[in-house]
Amino acid sequence: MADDGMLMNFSIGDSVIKPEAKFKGGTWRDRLTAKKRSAHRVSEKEPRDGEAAARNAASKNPNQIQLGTRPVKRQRTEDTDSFNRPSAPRSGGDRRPQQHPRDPRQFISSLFSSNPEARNPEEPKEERDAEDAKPTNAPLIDGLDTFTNLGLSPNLAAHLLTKLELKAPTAIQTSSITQLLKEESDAFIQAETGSGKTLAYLLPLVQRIMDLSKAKNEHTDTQVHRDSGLFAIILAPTRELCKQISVVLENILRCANWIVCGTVIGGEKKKSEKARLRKGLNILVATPGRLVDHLDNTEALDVSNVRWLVLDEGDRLMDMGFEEELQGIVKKLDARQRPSRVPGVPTRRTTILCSATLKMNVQKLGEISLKDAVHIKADPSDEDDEKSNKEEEESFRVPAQLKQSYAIVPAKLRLVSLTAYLKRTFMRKGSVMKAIVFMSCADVVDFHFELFSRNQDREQQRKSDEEEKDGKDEKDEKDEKDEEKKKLSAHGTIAPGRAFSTPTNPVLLHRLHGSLPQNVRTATLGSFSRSTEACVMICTDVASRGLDLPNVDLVVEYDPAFSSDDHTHRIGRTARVGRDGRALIFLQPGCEENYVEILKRGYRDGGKALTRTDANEILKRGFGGNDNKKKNWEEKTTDWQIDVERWALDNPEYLEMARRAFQSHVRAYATHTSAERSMFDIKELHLGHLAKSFALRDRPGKINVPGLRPGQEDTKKDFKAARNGVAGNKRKAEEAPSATNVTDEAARKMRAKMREHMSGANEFNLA
Ligand SMILES: Nc1ncnc2c1ncn2[C@@H]1O[C@H](COP(=O)(O)OP(=O)(O)OP(=O)(O)O)[C@@H](O)[C@H]1O
Repeated sequence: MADDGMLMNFSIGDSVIKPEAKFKGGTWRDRLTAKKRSAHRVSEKEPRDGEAAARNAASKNPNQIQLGTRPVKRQRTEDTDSFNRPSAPRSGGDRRPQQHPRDPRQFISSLFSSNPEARNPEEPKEERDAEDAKPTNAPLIDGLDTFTNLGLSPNLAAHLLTKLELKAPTAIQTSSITQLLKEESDAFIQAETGSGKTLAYLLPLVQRIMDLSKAKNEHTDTQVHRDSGLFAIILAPTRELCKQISVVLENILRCANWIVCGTVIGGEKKKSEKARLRKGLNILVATPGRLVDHLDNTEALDVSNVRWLVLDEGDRLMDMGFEEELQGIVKKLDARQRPSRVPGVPTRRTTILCSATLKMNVQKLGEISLKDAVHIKADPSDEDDEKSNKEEEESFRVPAQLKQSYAIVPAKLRLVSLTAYLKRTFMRKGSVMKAIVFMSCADVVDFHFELFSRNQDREQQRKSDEEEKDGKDEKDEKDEKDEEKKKLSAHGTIAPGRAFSTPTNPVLLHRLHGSLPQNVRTATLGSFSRSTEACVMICTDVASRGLDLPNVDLVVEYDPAFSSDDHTHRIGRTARVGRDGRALIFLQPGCEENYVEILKRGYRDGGKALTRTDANEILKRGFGGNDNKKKNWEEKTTDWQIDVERWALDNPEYLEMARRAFQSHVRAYATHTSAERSMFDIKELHLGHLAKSFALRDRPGKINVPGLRPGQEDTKKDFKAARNGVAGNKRKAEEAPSATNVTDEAARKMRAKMREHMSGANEFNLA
């Protein structure tokens, strides 16, 4: 895996490739002079840079016919950089990285050479009009159903209309409200992302508890009050989701303020949660871990009256390893249930399981928690569809109006392509307001956040460098920068997205991942939600499920999700409740292309609405343009790439971040679910090319990827091979088995660690 063929893809020193001319005869002085002259002539004729050489070669050989000799490539170092830019600014004394740029271990490879071709040809497209796809998760405004004629009280329906501006139910709400008001059987609610599942279970639940209040007694206006007992528990996998559900619930209960709801989700002192439980609640929103804790240790938590149990985001609850907790909760609720003193309270408990996907783990959760459950779907006709039953169990649906595309992008071009895509996206003000970019793990998010928010204004940098030389204290400058950051975000999670901002359309960058403290995550999400400016959030899967972030127009999966379920949830952050939305996923040529089949499964029509693009297309659009006619898009792209590589080299802090991000990314790559690992085969991953997309010039072997690092002997061989320009092909075959074992072991450990991480004490700290 790791280094295979890498040397073929990197520019290699002249001395390696060009046979040295032999000068015979004369004195040694004559021979030396002749040799020098000859060398001088060659260097004059030759373009100063491998990129330019490659371009020249390409223009002379437009059909790319294989020539007998290898193209002239040179190992480029800082000093031979063809673009002749002034040396990058160095603030604060010698801030060069430990590894000197002239270190032979560093290579500058050409962006546009040796990239693998896409394996699967583009399928011919039928003429279709994606724009006409009717939203499948929108409120049914044209339909006959209103909240009132579904059985909700006029009071509640009026509240929804006037205070919450909800005019009509969505399809899943129509089905579930009807069912859950009428019958007491357990239910499994399955519907697309953004179809309003939260209200689909909250509205009938609140209505049922409101109905208990109809008969007034002599002591109070209403029969139900906070001391009447806990009637419903809603479980969700993360604090963010619990808070979101709780906000929606509080909004509904403003028309029935005698019904009291509360949360126990951790993140505050247990004492305060206990006090809340002691005061009395009628509806409780909780995370499973915290509820188990209170069931075991809080006497005041009386669950004898609980008649509704909701398991929201069922698949995530299982993915996060809550199976045992949920089993325990169900058993305790069964064991502690008693007849209620409140008239009208049902004798049996209704359990409702909610999920956008129906995978094996959700079915298992159903087995644990549901008895004779009714399957509630948005489109009831689906239930009779015998043919698709088997397939559907395995699959998922995406909102029909969501326009999805995939980009086949070779590893080396990933970073530039993402940048170009976002540049293009935010070129015009107002076309896209909010975009979410999903990445594999926290380190990758942090690195890209720094990279995209870095100050690209070289002139400004140069000036500040001069000022520094003039005696400006480095600390002052740092303070200024910090001050600017602080103004935007006290937590360092919000910064200007300079890489894709334009003077007329500044873009605000956010970052979010599970390693950030809870309060920072909440503040960052809040800022992104409220923002009325164009903004991008770079995040891990921590933001993929259930979060209802308003007006997200675009979702980019820069790193494909670790499971197709996650993919569904990620793209479900856009195209919500009938709104338009776009999603783009980056796939590398090779085995990753097979993922397109999974993308297609999300559509009823087999994925006709899917479109395909590639790196060149994206780069032309993002880096093209007419501002400088002398430079074509390839040159501009290369300029940008070299610029970020220099930025990383010049800043040890960022170089370290890039290396860490690279390492973590490779480790994370090995954790794709086993069913999908053939599409994300780490053995096919070209680490040398991948390093380029982290702005690294290091050879991958030197980046110390845990579990992937070659032994000392191998390292030496690599070095020798690199210096002598001998491609490591021979070793490739020998190396493969051991690398595979090491990789598998790394993958196993990583998965174990992630599981532990997810189900451990801090259930929210998803990487
Ligand atoms: N009938 C309705 N009319 C208009 N908006 C609605 C309606 N029902 C729900 N919404 C809004 O739709 C948004 C999405 O709802 P919700 O989060 O419940 O979707 P979901 O199906 O649970 O999505 P996910 O599967 O991603 O969790 C919310 O902002 C909610 O206020």
